[in-house]
Amino acid sequence: MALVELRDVHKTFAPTKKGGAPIEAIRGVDLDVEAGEIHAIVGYSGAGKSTLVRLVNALEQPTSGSVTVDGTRLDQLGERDIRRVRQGIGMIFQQFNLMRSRTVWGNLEFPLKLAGVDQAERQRRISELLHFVGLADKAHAYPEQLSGGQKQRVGIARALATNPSILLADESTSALDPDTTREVLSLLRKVNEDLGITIIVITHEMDVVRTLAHRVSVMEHGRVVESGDVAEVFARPREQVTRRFVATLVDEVPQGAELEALRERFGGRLLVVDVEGHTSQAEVFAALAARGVSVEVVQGGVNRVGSAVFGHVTLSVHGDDVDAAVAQVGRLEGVEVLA
Ligand SMILES: Nc1ncnc2c1ncn2[C@@H]1O[C@H](COP(=O)(O)OP(=O)(O)OP(=O)(O)O)[C@@H](O)[C@H]1O
Repeated sequence: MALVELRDVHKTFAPTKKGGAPIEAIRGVDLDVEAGEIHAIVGYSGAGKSTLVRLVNALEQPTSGSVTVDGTRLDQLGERDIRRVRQGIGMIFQQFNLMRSRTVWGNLEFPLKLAGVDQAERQRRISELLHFVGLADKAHAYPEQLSGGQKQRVGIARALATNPSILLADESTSALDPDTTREVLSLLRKVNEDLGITIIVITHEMDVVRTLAHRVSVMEHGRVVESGDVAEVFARPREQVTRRFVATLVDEVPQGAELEALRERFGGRLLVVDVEGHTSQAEVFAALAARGVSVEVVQGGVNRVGSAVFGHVTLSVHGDDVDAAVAQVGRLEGVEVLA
């Protein structure tokens, strides 16, 4: 059984306006998050990502369906048991949600006091957490004296205070610049690898998915429309919404006006070659070279997820034998003739 398991989950909110329609935020979601993985949930605003995460830590109860975390059905628990389950789930937020009137130490001490941890153990645990997130010298600083990246590291330390087995990260890097984002992502990877904590990360940034996650689920209109290994989903997105997200990393195959513009600018014949396709690129280029045609890369891009490479490049091909060359390589798998 997966660590987090959702089965046919629906969540409908009462209308926000008098006489308005009920809001179906989640419409029949099945989701498995395995122990030890980093699972990204991607979707546009309003897709239902935050509601999904609030169901996982029992801040919301499903209208129907089951939510199981570590073998416990959350939708059947009483208030006291829910509090116990929540202690096993850490959460970090886009706006950090630190207490401004308390020092870093005080922010970390708060959840430990709530959990009834005695003072000596609190001291030990807070020092350990500060070292883990690289903020041992900031124990007595107040949040406003910290940079965004440091605040998020405090947020992560606080989420880890009670030794959770799951960390939920809701747009945890959206308020950060690219360098700080990299720093926070590398800390999250350390949380996963060194502590074995399962991480569910909500994001709309595909670069976060690419560099951090093992698996990804894409949400649209309250449903999970596509789910799988990050490399798989990036290389062969099935749904339109997934293609749009992946296209934020690698240009989409040109079509319509963009294709026309390429034709006008470069002339010749246009081919698109799938970089991770079954045909090796070498075979395509060798065949084109053997026909004596000239080849120019005019659009596209290549990206990497772990050891997998994905993307595509558009080639403009010129020369006397161009039609025969294009006909020959156009038959190869992973090659599409555009013009
Ligand atoms: N407590 C609530 N009461 C009524 N409607 C709600 C409530 N919470 C969420 N919704 C609605 O449910 C839908 C899904 O919202 P949700 O916040 O889960 O989406 P999201 O994908 O996280 O979006 P964002 O990226 O903007 O946070 C939206 O239409 C939202 O307005």
